[in-house]
Amino acid sequence: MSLNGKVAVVTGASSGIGQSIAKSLAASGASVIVGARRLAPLEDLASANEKITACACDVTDLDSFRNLISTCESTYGFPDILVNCAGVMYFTLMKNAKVDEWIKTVDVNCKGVLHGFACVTEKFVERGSGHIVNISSDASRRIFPSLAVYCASKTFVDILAEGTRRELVGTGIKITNIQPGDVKGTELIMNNTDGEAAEKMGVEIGKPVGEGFNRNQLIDVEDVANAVIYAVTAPAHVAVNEVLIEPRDQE
Ligand SMILES: NC(=O)C1=CN([C@@H]2O[C@H](COP(=O)(O)OP(=O)(O)OC[C@H]3O[C@@H](n4cnc5c(N)ncnc54)[C@H](OP(=O)(O)O)[C@@H]3O)[C@@H](O)[C@H]2O)C=CC1
Ligand SMILES: CC(=O)[C@H](N)C(=O)O
Repeated sequence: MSLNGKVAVVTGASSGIGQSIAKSLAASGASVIVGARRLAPLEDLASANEKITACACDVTDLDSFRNLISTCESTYGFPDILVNCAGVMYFTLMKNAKVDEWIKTVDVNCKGVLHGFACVTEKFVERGSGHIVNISSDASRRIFPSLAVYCASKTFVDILAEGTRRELVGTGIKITNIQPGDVKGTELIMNNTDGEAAEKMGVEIGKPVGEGFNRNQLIDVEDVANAVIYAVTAPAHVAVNEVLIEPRDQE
């Protein structure tokens, strides 16, 4: 199914998975607004693709998220699809009390997603259609040491999505949680600071996911983008509520 005529907003599109999702949505025919704090990579993405427009956005700030949605509305129309992809992940040992990193995790991964729900749900209900896609993680389903706060944040997203989905049954709205395992080459762990936690997990700080990472196998950003396309192009009567997508050889 083509997404011609559809409008999408993707947060966290200045790198990694979000960038790939934005490209795939545009390649499938959607007009796409991409948001993140760093404007330069968003503008690079937009200048290489006529169906993509950049807009700076900090998802932890509700007014900034509202501005992202109103920029979308004035450029292409109110979104049909919102992809909440912005996220942070810090390996931290609880005993090392990296409170700033815990708070950032909650702010971006939980509050940021709530802001997304706040900006689109009422309009989606009025209109009788709309699709929210959250990039959660397999960390909501398998709990990793050194990642207690991150796992909790992604569990929050899963429960929020399922609770909202059930509340909205019959309104025409779809909510999908994509739960990726390790995805190669993204910037997710570049800014980690708890060397002890990273060492325990076999992760080298300052490297993209997959480099300096003792995992057997990883999936690609395009694999996650394909899962998003699968969910948003499903027939109207089909809801893809959850997609757990991991490397084949992950235990
Ligand atoms: N890589 C992996 O193995 C996996 C990743 N995920 C999830 O995928 C999502 C994307 O991560 P990934 O692509 O790997 O990592 P990246 O670090 O490459 O991407 C994270 C994105 O989030 C954006 N972001 C961070 N904070 C904010 C903020 N306050 N406001 C707006 N945007 C923000 C960043 O942009 P900027 O800094 O410009 O604001 C960036 O575009 C995350 O939610 C992550 O939890 C899930 C499972 C596995
Ligand atoms: C906990 C993980 O390593 C997971 N792949 C993620 O990055 O979310």
